Amino acid sequence: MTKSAAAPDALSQSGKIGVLVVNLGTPDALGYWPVRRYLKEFLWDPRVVDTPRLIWWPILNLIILSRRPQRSSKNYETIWNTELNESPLKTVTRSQAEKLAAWIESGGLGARRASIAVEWAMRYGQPSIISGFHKLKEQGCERILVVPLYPQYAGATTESVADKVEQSLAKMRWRPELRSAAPYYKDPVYIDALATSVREGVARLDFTPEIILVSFHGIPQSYVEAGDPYYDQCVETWRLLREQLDLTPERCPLTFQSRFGPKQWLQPYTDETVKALARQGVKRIAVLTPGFSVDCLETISEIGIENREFFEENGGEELALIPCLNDSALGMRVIQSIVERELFGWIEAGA
Ligand SMILES: C=CC1=C(C)c2cc3[nH]c(cc4nc(cc5[nH]c(cc1n2)c(C)c5CCC(=O)O)C(CCC(=O)O)=C4C)c(C)c3C=C
Ligand SMILES: [Fe+2]
Ligand SMILES: [Fe+2]
Repeated sequence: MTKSAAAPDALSQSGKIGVLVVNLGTPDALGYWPVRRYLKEFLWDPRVVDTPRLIWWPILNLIILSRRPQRSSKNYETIWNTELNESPLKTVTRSQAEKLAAWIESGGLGARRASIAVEWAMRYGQPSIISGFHKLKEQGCERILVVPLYPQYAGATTESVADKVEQSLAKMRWRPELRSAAPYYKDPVYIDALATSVREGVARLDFTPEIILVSFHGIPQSYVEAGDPYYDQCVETWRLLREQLDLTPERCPLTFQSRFGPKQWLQPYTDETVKALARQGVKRIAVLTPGFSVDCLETISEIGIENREFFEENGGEELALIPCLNDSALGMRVIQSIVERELFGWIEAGA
């Protein structure tokens, strides 16, 4: 359990606060069945795949879930945290929550003596959102801030967390005062942290990248056409980051990765861009994935291994992955500032 509880104060009379940090989710173990269980829950969510259920059920259960878990499990093997026997997404999300709790406990929220519990959860798999709520309820929380660790809003991520939050509370027949942190795609603290991570990441390399590619997870183009603001928010993050780094779109292109299925996804695609750059004679690139709060399969394996191979096969020499903000001091500053902002009013009221 990750918790932080300071001395009782005026705040505790008006309801202890809980913070629930939420990330996407990841398999509980390697192997066909654990990965299948995870993918089944993930890909059955209509926010993720909106194909009518009658059509999607046989495709998912009879085709995708018969082959993909094996292949994905092999990919997970390459990134697995063998010491803790879990995926890096879990290790780092837990650490983010623990560091947030420690920061609050050591007075990070200023002179205000708040009593705040911190827990973490996954939208798919374990620990579940409902288990996070149970833990917070047991600690006496009556006001809860949910922090989805997605800088850019997407129906498939942010909104899906909101769905699960509602379903979980309905199951518990409980309704604390509830807040959900807003997407932070243009938050100056986030943009600053990204810019610093690029400067530091590039300085650590033993080569100078000709191109700094900014790759976001894609979504189907049709979701954007239906009104999802994800694309615009990615573009805004990219623009603000380039402004800070003084980089042109040519030197710092925007791409979208991880496409899945036959639909058109947001373009340009990362893999095609990486191949094209290599064919045009670009030898050294660095790739940043600012849409991910934590390094995971999609960054370490898809970019760091798969796309690096594409780059080298097409004449490129060096592709370096700039790490996500993760639980670094920069990453924690972003999470802390989100929590501080979103608790406004709740904390002041009792301080
Ligand atoms: C099928 C459609 C998918 C949509 C839409 C989608 C959106 C989306 N996903 C993330 C973040 C992550 N996705 C991750 C893995 C992953 N994503 C999909 C599919 C869609 N994602 C699949 C099938 C997988 C599993 C991996 C595989 O089998 O190849 C992960 C990594 C999880 C991990 O365990 O490391 C993250 C993180 C975002 C931000 C997003 C929309 C904006
Ligand atoms: Fe995904
Ligand atoms: Fe992928």
